Amino acid sequence: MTTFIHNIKMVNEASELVTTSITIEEGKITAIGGEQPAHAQVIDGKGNLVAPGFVDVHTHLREPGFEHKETIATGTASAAKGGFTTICAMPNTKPVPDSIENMQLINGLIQDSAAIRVLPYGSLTKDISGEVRTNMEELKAQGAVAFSDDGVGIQLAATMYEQMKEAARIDAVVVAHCEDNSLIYEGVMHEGTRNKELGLPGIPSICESVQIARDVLLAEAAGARYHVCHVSTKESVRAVRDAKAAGIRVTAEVCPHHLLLEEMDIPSDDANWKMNPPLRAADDKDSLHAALLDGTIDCIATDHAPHTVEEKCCGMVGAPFGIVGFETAFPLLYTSFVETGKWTLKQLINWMTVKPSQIFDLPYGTLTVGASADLTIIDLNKEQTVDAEGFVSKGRNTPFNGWVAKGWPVLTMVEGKIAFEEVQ
Ligand SMILES: NC(=O)N[C@@H](CC(=O)O)C(=O)O
Ligand SMILES: [Zn+2]
Repeated sequence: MTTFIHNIKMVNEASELVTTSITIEEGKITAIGGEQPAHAQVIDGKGNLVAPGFVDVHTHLREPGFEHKETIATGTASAAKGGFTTICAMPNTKPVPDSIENMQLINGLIQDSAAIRVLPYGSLTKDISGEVRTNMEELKAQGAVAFSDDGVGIQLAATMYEQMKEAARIDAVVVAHCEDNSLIYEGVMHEGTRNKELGLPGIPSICESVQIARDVLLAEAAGARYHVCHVSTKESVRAVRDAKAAGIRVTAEVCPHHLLLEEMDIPSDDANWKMNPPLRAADDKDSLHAALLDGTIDCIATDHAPHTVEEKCCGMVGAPFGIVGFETAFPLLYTSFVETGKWTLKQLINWMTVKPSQIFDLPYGTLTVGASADLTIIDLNKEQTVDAEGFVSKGRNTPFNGWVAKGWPVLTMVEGKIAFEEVQ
């Protein structure tokens, strides 16, 4: 089958919008700017933006094990609605993808119900308990995109070092949630000003940064490729920046909420504002912006982390960490930072497509002839209020409810097949 999308605008290197067309055959882009082929299914892009489908390297789909929070079907439908076409699923499921059997089980579930491309992580340790190392070579052979114990930090340097050496040998990326358990102090939000006003226990910045500092030195010694999850503090940024300057193979991601919000924005003891790492201070947020712009931070990842309304009902203490992210990521970032002239549209798109793809050697995230037809069409003029009740995700846990934003995806395609289309 041939599909022809016309009357759409692509962003060029100078971040200008250029009207063009895209021809798709057998799931691949076969022409950009060509004539309409005979017998094509024709899609009118209505003058909207077309971008490569977004790539999210940090997501939680909850299935298997926590289907009351999200399933692969609802999570990927939510991602498609947000313009994502490839997502990497973190291993904090039940069971954990820590064996050939568990990896196969998860691959089967993905095959059965995913609306978009899902690339599962393998875990670094058995049951992400930080104790027994997994056989990463075996898991890689089963399709593990990279390795992480996301949700918890690897407490022992020796465990991390051994897995980094092995990752270097098999050319895999080690992806780290950095959190030193001896420095958490049962905190629920940033240890700063707002937690004291609300009378809530704080999580100090060093809890994250000291483990990043440790890990970049381990990565150097091991010769490993090392990617840092959800960087949130200025000290973490400095550790990554210094490591890059020293030639260490480190990359890093930042989440939309850490770019958009800070501790003082937290209105009350409301668990929809509880995530790990927490919203930090204003100068931390500023350093994350500077780090994205100077390349210290490589990409944006949502850390989509759905939980139930019941789990998030009753204040921060006792509630699980995490907020949903797929359906609001692009519009919020576009409205807050592109419309205001802080970033170019090209920068934002690159941080959500080609940059994350490069870190994991994924052949996605570009609109070029020969590439998989993974794309999203976005109405940059459409203005809409974020309404958690209307999310496709099972999760309602967002601090952005009621925000007004522009730039909503209206159609998402994976390998030339429509995965999401806005009903008119
Ligand atoms: N980010 C979160 O606050 N929560 C994530 C775990 C994680 O990404 O660390 C989750 O799985 O709920
Ligand atoms: Zn994490």
